[in-house]
Amino acid sequence: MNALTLPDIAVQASRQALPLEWVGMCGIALPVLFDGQRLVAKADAGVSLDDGEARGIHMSRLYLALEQLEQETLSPPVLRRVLQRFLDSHPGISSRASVKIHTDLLLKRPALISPLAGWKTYPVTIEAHLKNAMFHVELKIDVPYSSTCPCSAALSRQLIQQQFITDFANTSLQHADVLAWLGSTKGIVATPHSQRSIAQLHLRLDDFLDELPLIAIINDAEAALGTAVQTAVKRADEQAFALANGQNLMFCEDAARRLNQALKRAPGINAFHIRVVHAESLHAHDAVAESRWNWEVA
Ligand SMILES: Nc1nc2c(ncn2[C@@H]2O[C@H](COP(=O)(O)OP(=O)(O)OP(=O)(O)O)[C@@H](O)[C@H]2O)c(=O)[nH]1
Repeated sequence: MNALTLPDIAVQASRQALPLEWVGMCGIALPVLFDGQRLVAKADAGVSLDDGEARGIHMSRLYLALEQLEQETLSPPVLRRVLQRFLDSHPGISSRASVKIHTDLLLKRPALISPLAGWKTYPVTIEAHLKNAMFHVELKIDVPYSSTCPCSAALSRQLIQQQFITDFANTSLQHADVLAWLGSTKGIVATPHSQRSIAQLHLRLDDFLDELPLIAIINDAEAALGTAVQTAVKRADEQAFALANGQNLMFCEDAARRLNQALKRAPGINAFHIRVVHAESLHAHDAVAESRWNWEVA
């Protein structure tokens, strides 16, 4: 039997000489390691095709370079090594490399009062770029929280005052009567509307970080908002959550400003673009605010 050489189309000259900004693969299944856990991820990996004469890149070389992410905890130095391997395996035809990893970070969160805890997922994208010797990492993190409308709270308080006037007109106030009234449904004749909301954080990290500060950023964002959605909940936790909402009444503008201040203080962040989305229960549409810091608008 004749030994046949396998045809290699990628090394042929392109009929139409044209460099390409990005060529690669999207949606590669990849188990990654982070925070001692194995996470199910999808990766997009690619390089620029600077040599317009070259027919194609070598996809298998990028694919195989990703194997490193199976074995080592996700970190900027590991991502940099992977990208360097992308470029080293495409000598003379590629000068830029990128990888995006989409996963759900799974964190165990304690209840507000009871000794319970439960799991919460945070959708995360880790994106790394290498161009010449310039390397940077960006993170996208979705943080869910609760927001209670401050305007609705004020309007509700007014209705409660009106109810109080109606119920106690021309009567001498007795402490016990007022206390009983406050504990009845009349004492909360109107309630403000709240909504499940989402903070979409897009952050550019400082160069030369050794670790991905994902958990610290989530903790900072949740502390700034004060109303993180809960996991395991007993009545004591629900009451504490009601108090947290009442003490942190928020328009979407308030949420964006709180996050802006918190993330500017957080170490390791070079620039950010925040978008908060309040899935209004008053409206059938969302209330949205955005804030940027050091962020170049394309
Ligand atoms: N460049 C490119 N390759 C593709 C595409 N779709 C599928 N492939 C296949 O990806 C496979 C891997 O490509 P290479 O990495 O060049 O494979 P190879 O030539 O065996 O590997 P090397 O010897 O390292 O070059 C090939 O069989 C290609 O046909 C595409 O759209 N572009």
